[in-house]
Amino acid sequence: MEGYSNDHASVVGATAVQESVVEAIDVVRVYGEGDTAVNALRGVSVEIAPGRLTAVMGPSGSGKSTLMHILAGLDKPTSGSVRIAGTEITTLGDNDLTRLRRKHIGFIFQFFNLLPMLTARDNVLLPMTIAGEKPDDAYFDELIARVGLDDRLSHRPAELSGGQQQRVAIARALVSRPTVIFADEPTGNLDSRTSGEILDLMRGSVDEYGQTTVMVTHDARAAAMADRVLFLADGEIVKETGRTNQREILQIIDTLDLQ
Ligand SMILES: Nc1ncnc2c1ncn2[C@@H]1O[C@H](COP(=O)(O)OP(=O)(O)OP(=O)(O)O)[C@@H](O)[C@H]1O
Repeated sequence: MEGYSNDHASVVGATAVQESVVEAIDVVRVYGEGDTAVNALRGVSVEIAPGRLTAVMGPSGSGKSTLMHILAGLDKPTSGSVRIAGTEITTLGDNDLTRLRRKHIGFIFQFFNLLPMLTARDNVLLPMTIAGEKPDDAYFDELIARVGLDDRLSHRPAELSGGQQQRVAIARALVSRPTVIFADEPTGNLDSRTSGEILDLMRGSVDEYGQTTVMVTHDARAAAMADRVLFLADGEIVKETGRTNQREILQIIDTLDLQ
């Protein structure tokens, strides 16, 4: 991805400083009101640096999906600030937010979320079709080869395995070269071997394209492939580590009682 790092670097004196591509400051999200109010996020601050794979872990109900939806501009915080590629999104109107998401954000979901009536090719191209753009042919071909879909492009999702459907979803997320991809339990619906292949693909897109990726996961094996792991509990980040192994991740989960 040529020029990628330059897009996100500012030069201070002679030193290039990598800016975060997504930044949340003191984000609070309360669902509902009064006695039934749920404090899903209680003041989360986090910066996502470019070109890295960040995993978000935590028990069910700890706020992982809420945080991801807010960082991706799919939901607004009750208070706090969120910037995507330098733009404060909490004050944007719906149209501007949609445009910003289209330009900067890619998504990968647990249940793939492909359109059943479209072929694999058309599903991959959908973000570009919606934006009225065409991908570079060479990049499209390379991407399809990379995700191993060369001989499946004319198939519809129902004719593909779960792993193949997730490959389509990965290519769809990568095709527009978004600033950041958010993946919500990308291996949650796949068997162990297929999960490994999908994780390798995601890791590869970070290493080879510099694709900034944030992944919510319950899977310590997935988190062990990340450059950084954030642990959420009860709406707060309670711990973070750099790249580490599965054993240490499981130990943190055990020690902090994050099952
Ligand atoms: N739309 C909503 N209305 C009310 N409460 C909600 C809503 N969405 C989430 N919550 C609550 O907010 C808290 C955080 O939910 P969230 O879905 O972010 O957790 P999570 O860590 O992603 O959980 P899981 O791993 O089970 O997906 C939970 O207590 C949940 O019940």
